[in-house]
Formats: sequence, C-alpha cells, structure tokens
Amino acid sequence: MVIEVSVEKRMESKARHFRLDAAFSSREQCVVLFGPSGSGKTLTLQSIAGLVTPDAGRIALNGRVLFDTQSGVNVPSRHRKIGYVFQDYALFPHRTVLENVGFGLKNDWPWRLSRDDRRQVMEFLEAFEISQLAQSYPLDISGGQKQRVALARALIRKPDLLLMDEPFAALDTLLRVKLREELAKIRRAFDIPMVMVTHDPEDIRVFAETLVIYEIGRVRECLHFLKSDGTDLEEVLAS
Ligand SMILES: Nc1ncnc2c1ncn2[C@@H]1O[C@H](COP(=O)(O)OP(=O)(O)OP(=O)(O)O)[C@@H](O)[C@H]1O
Repeated sequence: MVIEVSVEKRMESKARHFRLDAAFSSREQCVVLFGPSGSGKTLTLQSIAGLVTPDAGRIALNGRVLFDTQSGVNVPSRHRKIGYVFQDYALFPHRTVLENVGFGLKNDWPWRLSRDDRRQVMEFLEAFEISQLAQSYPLDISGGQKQRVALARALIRKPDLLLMDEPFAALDTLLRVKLREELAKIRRAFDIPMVMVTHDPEDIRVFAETLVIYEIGRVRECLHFLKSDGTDLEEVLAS
C-alpha cells in the first residue's frame, strides 16, 4: 500500500485541550503507531477512517485522496473502504454474531440481511472458525471470539485497509500470543494492508514494517524496517 497521512486536530474539553499535528507516510503493508497514552494515535486512526474530521491535512490511500482540506475532499467513512477493529471491539450487544458480522456487509442503518447476505456471512464465519457462534450474543462469547467477530465484521466487505486499535490489549498473555499469530495469518491470507495502534513492543516485532513513534501530539520518528536503512528494531525498542 501507499499511505500518506497528515492531520491537524484540536480537541477541546472543559479543563484542557489537546493539539494533534502528525504526519507520516509508508509504502509498506504493516504500519504500527506506537507511543505514550494520550499522544494522538487513536485520533489519527479515527481520522484515517473518517470517524473524526481533522481541522486541516491530507489523507491518501493508494493514490486515492480520502481527505484534503485544500481541495475540500472528505470522503464519507462508509465510502472509504476501510475496516476498523475498535479497542473494545464495539460489537452490538443485542445482535447475534451473525448480525454483527452482517452489519459489516451493510455498514449502515437500517439494514436487513437477504438470504444471499446470510449465506455470505455464514461462509465468512466458517472461514474464521466461529460459525458455531452464529446465533450467540457478544455477552456469551469469550474475548478471543469477540475479537474474531470484530475482525470478520471489519473484513467482510474486503476493504483496502484494516485499522486496528490495540487489538490484543483486552486479552490475557497466552491468548495474545495465539491471536497475534492468527492475525498475522489472516492478514497474509487476505493480503490486506494494516495500520495498528499498540503499546506492546511484541506487536512491533511481529507486525511493524513501518514504525511511527508518537510523542504528545506529534510524530517523533517514522522508521521503515523493510528498507535497508540500517535501523535495528531491538535498538529502537531498547531506547
Ligand atoms: N472527544 C474528545 N474530546 C476531547 N479530547 C479528546 C477527545 N478524544 C480524544 N481526546 C484527547 O486527545 C488526546 C489524544 O487521544 P488519543 O485517544 O488519540 O490518544 P492515544 O495515543 O490513542 O492514547 P491511548 O494509547 O491511551 O489510547 C488525549 O489527550 C485525549 O484526552
């Protein structure tokens, strides 16, 4: 993929304000955003997805401009062809697994699943090995299963990009190792580029081809590991 991101956004709340002014670009398939809590990683992800509108900037994916204040482009979120897996998965609690994944197909309210839609969702659930959960509700399934449902929902429309916000943060260590491997496999099988937000250095080791290091409100460094620029990941992680 080729992704270019440059976003400025001022967030105001009663007692404080935050200013994001971040830019990076990558030609690699896996970009990891890493940095301290509250540094603006999620805001960047939400801007790419079109869930937050930057005050200024430009976002382009594979040459397609999604947002550009200069030319007035702001492609609506549902037309960006971007899948998003939220930090807490954001599954609809009163909808079954089948309906949650089906929402990814429709991506808008109100929606109804046709017989063909249902067949497509069931095939997808089988590919993700969660077809036995089709009629279960999010409250009745495990954290790892919830993540698979969220991932299936994000991928069912075959997006151009997958965004993942701290995908393993809510899981215990053993499950984290297993699901990290699974995600790497699924990502390769779908051949889908990804931008991931994480606090976990192990995610960087496994996924980062481009590493974007944030400090409060800005990008401190953007490192490209696939290019032979001599960057040593272990040195970066130790610093
Ligand atoms: N809707 C909002 N209103 C006001 N401030 C906000 C809003 N959303 C985010 N912020 C502020 O913007 C800053 C950046 O938030 P963001 O969620 O992007 O950080 P982050 O780097 O993803 O943090 P974490 O790693 O803890 O998830 C924070 O100070 C946060 O409080």
